[in-house]
Amino acid sequence: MKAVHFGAGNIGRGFVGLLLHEGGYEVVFSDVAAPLVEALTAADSYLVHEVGTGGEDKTVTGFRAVNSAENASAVAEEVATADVVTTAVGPTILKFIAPHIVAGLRQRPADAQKLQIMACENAIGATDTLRQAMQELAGEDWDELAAKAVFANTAVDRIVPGQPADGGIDVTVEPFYEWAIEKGPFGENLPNIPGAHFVDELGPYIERKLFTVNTGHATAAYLGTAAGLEKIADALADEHVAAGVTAALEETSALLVAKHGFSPDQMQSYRNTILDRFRNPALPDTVDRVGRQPLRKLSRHERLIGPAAEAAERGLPVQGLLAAIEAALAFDVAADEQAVEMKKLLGQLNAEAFTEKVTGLTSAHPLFTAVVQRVAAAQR
Ligand SMILES: NC(=O)c1ccc[n+]([C@@H]2O[C@H](COP(=O)([O-])OP(=O)(O)OC[C@H]3O[C@@H](n4cnc5c(N)ncnc54)[C@H](O)[C@@H]3O)[C@@H](O)[C@H]2O)c1
Ligand SMILES: O=P(O)(O)OC[C@@H](O)[C@@H](O)[C@H](O)[C@H](O)CO
Repeated sequence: MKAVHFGAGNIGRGFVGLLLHEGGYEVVFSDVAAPLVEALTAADSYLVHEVGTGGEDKTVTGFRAVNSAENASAVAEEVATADVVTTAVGPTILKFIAPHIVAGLRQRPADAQKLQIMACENAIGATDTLRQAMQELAGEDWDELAAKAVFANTAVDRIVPGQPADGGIDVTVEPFYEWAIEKGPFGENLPNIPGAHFVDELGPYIERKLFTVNTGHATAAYLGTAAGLEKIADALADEHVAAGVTAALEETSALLVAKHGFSPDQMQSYRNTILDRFRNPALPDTVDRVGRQPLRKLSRHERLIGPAAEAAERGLPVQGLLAAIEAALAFDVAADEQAVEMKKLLGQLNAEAFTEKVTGLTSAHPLFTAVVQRVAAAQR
């Protein structure tokens, strides 16, 4: 069994690659970072080092690596003969992965087992986004290509911090993980990933994950940055930041209870586990990584505006989420291209225009005015 995995970064090596390896797949990593591809090619194994309570070291073997920027034809050949394709590149990069999978499907015999495609990104419907990009690219032969593949959305959860520049290909991760995959598209032929669980309906899982783990994480990062803190664990130790995270998460939990029928007790226990994960002192995670790409994080269906908009539509409280949004608007990190772009837009656009452009909210939406006020405050 062979899996082609696009994106050999933190979560690619520290989670998806590991679980595919444990499921018995040979993993072919595909990445555009030449030194990373070379290091993976030169190695027989790497270590996933789980830090914190219950953590173990796991060894990954049986992998290869291909540079998709330099050798697109080799990537297409690997895809043509793979059982599974996964991605962990970031939601905005999926459009650059689409050509490789389309080229691979074109070479794949029509009677081969269907290629099982799963995007493992922090976004709702990431596999649908990838599929859409593939369809737009394929044009007329799309139906023929689509018949050779199955597409399943997934929700992945494991905190994998940025790794030290001189750290090689080993990865430090937290012990916790969860990988939920929608079951329906596969029929009887589920991928062999013992560490994943297959669910009938992914919607509640991905929203609970994105609107709790990632909303809480982003809130900690933005309030932590405002407090001058660098590490996520230190941000959680700050009384004001911790209170802000609790406030935002109580609001998203109320929404998830109302929308998906989780019980308040279930959500309380889910939140407690997550806060313990954020506090893991052995995990060297930073506010800069967790707050990265603030324009993506402030977009319409993402972890801040997404739940706040739905809560406002239902008349539920949103003050904690608005405080997180206000802190996100002040995320001023020179090395982060989107933070630089956000600062530029805050200087160029009036508060209404900025809100429409960045958050996708329109003036008729019940959250619009409150967000405009936060934007105006950030512009002062
Ligand atoms: N790190 C985490 O804790 C975590 C957890 C769950 C989900 N995720 C999600 O996983 C995705 C990746 O996050 P990450 O933290 O591993 O980031 P990362 O930057 O460590 O890894 C991304 C990798 O993708 C590669 N890449 C970029 N463009 C590419 C292309 N065109 N083709 C192939 N490879 C390409 C980069 O070189 C890099 O190695 C994101 O969507 C993120 O939200 C991350
Ligand atoms: O990867 P992003 O930028 O969408 O979000 C940053 C972190 O919140 C995220 O990577 C978490 O560590 C991860 O989602 C935990 O499962």
